[in-house]
Amino acid sequence: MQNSIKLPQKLMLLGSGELGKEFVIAAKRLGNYVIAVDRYANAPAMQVADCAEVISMLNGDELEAIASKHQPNFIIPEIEAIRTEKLIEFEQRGITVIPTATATHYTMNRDRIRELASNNLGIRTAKYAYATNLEELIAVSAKIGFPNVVKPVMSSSGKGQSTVNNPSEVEQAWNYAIAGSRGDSQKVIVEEFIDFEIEITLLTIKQWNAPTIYCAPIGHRQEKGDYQESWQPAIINTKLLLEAEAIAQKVTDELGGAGIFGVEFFITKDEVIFSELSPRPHDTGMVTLISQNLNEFELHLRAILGLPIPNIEQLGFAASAVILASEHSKRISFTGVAEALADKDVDLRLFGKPDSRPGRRMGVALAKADSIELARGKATKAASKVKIVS
Ligand SMILES: Nc1ncnc2c1ncn2[C@@H]1O[C@H](COP(=O)(O)OP(=O)(O)OP(=O)(O)O)[C@@H](O)[C@H]1O
Ligand SMILES: NCC(=O)N[C@@H]1O[C@H](COP(=O)([O-])[O-])[C@@H](O)[C@H]1O
Ligand SMILES: [Mg+2]
Repeated sequence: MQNSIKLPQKLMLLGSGELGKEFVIAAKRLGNYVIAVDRYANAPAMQVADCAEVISMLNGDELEAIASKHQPNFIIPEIEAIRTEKLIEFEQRGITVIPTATATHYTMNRDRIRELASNNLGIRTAKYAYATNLEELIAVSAKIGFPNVVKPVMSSSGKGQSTVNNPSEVEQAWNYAIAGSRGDSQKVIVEEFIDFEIEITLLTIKQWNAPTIYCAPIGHRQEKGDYQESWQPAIINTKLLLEAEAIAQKVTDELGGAGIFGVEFFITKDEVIFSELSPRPHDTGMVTLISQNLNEFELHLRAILGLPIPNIEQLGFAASAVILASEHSKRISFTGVAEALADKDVDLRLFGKPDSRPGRRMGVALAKADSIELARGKATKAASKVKIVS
């Protein structure tokens, strides 16, 4: 990567949800040209990009067609489910894939990144095993013990994930995982249930020509495997934080390239347990839209383009809380926005998703306050004021 890049660059974003939308806003602020791609029309990032393409990103030929048409300098994955073999080909042809084509291949499925961290790098993770049919799952669950957590190897935002308390629940977990699996995979991972004190995302910025840097840790609370609220800074013991940073550096060095990574850890009383990582901005990192001088999307962009990041300033206690849909609808409007914004130091992002389904994330409330508790309370209150109506 050259030291002084010329702008604008042509960026192709594969996945155009809420995270992509904020990334495009950051990219457009510096005048770049962005092609936003997703499986459906009018996705959030498409609404702010220069142009859009609707394709199946798991289909290599469709990826080839849009890459040939637009000739991007950078391909920037925003979701996991992409035909990563094709990205390797693009990289060989001189397009920069972020963070690298191999990294997207490793993180597309939970098993590859888990093997890399646990087997190749010797990093502490939850005990785990895999199964490709119900009989295998019954057998390996007994070895891992109960409670445990069953997840499709290919899914995100908790889709297909369940906690299994005893052997009688294994079959239901298998069916749920297969139904929630993305792509054509029939493989699940079963993990020892970790009774953590707090879980964190450590936003880790890997740069082309400068050392790896970190944001203050982000604490979060999840329900059914999906994020509900996040806050920054998360208060954890300095020794454990340094350990988490060292693990994040080790894994991201192994993956290579440049960009932001959301590295997820479970923190127990005296241990740091690596969970997984996103080679891109993280949903829990949306709190940085209010909590930092440079948010995670601006940091991703700067790292990708090799632009300097002289300082990351944490602006004090801040939180985010999600706004979820409860119904299927194709006509989305929001009420309660004025009420939500009436509080000081509160902001909202309404993503502009064209339709809803139960549990789909449609927006997020952001807040700053004098303590984490107050910031969490404020963000949650603001989120609860916003109602999705058809
Ligand atoms: N082994 C475990 N022990 C305890 N809790 C777990 C375990 N695995 C997952 N969880 C809980 O479920 C959440 C989601 O799990 P995970 O991050 O693996 O799923 P995901 O679908 O990749 O989510 P995302 O895409 O939002 O990061 C975790 O943040 C944690 O709260
Ligand atoms: N945990 C990963 C994550 O938060 N990804 C974000 O959600 C979008 C998909 O949302 P959708 O399922 O509502 O289309 C993705 O495009 C990305 O922005
Ligand atoms: Mg996760």
